[in-house]
Amino acid sequence: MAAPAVAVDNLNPKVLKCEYAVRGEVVMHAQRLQQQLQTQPGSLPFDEILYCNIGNPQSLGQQPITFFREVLALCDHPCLLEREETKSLFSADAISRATNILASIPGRATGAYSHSQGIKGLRDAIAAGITARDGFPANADDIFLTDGASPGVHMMMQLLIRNEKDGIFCPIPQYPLYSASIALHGGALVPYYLDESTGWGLEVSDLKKQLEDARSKGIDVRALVVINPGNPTGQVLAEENQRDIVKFCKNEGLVLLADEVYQENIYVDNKKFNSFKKIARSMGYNEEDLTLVSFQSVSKGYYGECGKRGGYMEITGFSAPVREQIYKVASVNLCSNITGQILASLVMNAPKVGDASYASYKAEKDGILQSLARRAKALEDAFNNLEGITCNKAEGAMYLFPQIRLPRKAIEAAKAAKKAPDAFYALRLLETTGIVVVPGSGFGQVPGTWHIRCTILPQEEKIPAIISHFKAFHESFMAKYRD
Ligand SMILES: Cc1ncc(COP(=O)(O)O)c(CN[C@@H]2CONC2=O)c1O
Repeated sequence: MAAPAVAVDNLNPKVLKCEYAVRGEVVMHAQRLQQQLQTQPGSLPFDEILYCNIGNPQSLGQQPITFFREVLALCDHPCLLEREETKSLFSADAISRATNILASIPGRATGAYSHSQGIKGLRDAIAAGITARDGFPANADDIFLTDGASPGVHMMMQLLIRNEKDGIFCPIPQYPLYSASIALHGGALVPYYLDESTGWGLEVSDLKKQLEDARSKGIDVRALVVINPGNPTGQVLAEENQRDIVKFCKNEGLVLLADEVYQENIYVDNKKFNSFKKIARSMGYNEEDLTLVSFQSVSKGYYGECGKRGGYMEITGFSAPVREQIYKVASVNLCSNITGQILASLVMNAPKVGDASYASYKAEKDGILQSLARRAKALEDAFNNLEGITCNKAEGAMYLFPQIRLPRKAIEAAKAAKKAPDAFYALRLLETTGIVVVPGSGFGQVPGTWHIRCTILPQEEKIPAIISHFKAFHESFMAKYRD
């Protein structure tokens, strides 16, 4: 038989270079074990796989927000609005919101392609939501609705990266969408290290050093990525840190790519979310001072609607000809899905005091966020009580990123198994307990340190069992490899 026309060695090398650990080797091994549990029950030392690798709340039992789903259902089947019984099944404000949304869609047709930036009426609602959040005006024409934040990130990498000499400043540890997208677009990742000893803060002096180092190697650094609240690190940046970053990007002529998908996930009282748009404007920096792209998603927060694929990027500070190029790239994909667009407008314009659904909406939202905060604290305390593990507080987002000081013998065993030490640890954890975490090497870390990323998402009643199984595994692992 002739050699297959397509083989790994004749694929685009940028694809081969790309990695995405959130669904990498540990998760693929977990899926094989899950298969084994189905075909051979009782053949493993646990009876279920606990996926703590991915920020996918509804896959672990979190319930969607009633008001949001009522509006989506009515928008997807508009004839319901003509039925008398609908008034007894849906809240009055969901009925009026769906009616208004449909009126903003040409022909009330949610099955039609929309404008390539998204339905204007929905972008108006999102701009109003951003304005109300920040206290500074937002413009519907600056908003591009996307199928989740991911496609928006890819679009900006596609726009900015011309060749391997174009660099993108990324935090280390980072969410590997960024390293994967930079690899896919053939650019250079320029790292800036978050400081674990100061709760994952960043020093602008380090940014400056890294920038000069990159430039000395002929790298043209185009943009700086900041993830706030952080994934996998969970920190919420202090306002002063944010001001330093804005000033740095302005002075160095860098596009600021602000990933703010966890803006509703804040668990500590001494921090609050400030968008980079608000920080920049409050410093008196406007469109001519700073080029800023802000990303939002319906996948996180208290709504966790990952599968609906909704989100947006707000682009400011680009010239008109550049905006035309961004629009052109967006138009190649025609438009993002309408359900995600509607959901993005609901997330940015949720029920307000006085609305018929406000009380039930608020109760659902607070219930979810307070439970996430409790789970974060329980897991953080558990990790910090284990030998050789330290774990910074999850101030926000959905993850804990504990550092594990592995004994030399464990590192040698990992080497013999041709695995990174933290991947070796994560695989042994999986095979012993069924718990799936992502090795820190998938996010980047200071060389010589080892971490795992664990979500705070398993339902609250499962957390004590996860903690006890993790503890038992860790103690046996450390006993086995203790120097
Ligand atoms: C910081 C950050 N940005 C963007 C995204 C992309 O989200 P959407 O495309 O769904 O809007 C994620 C998803 N979080 C991944 C997915 O689950 N676990 C993670 O670490 C993320 O954590």
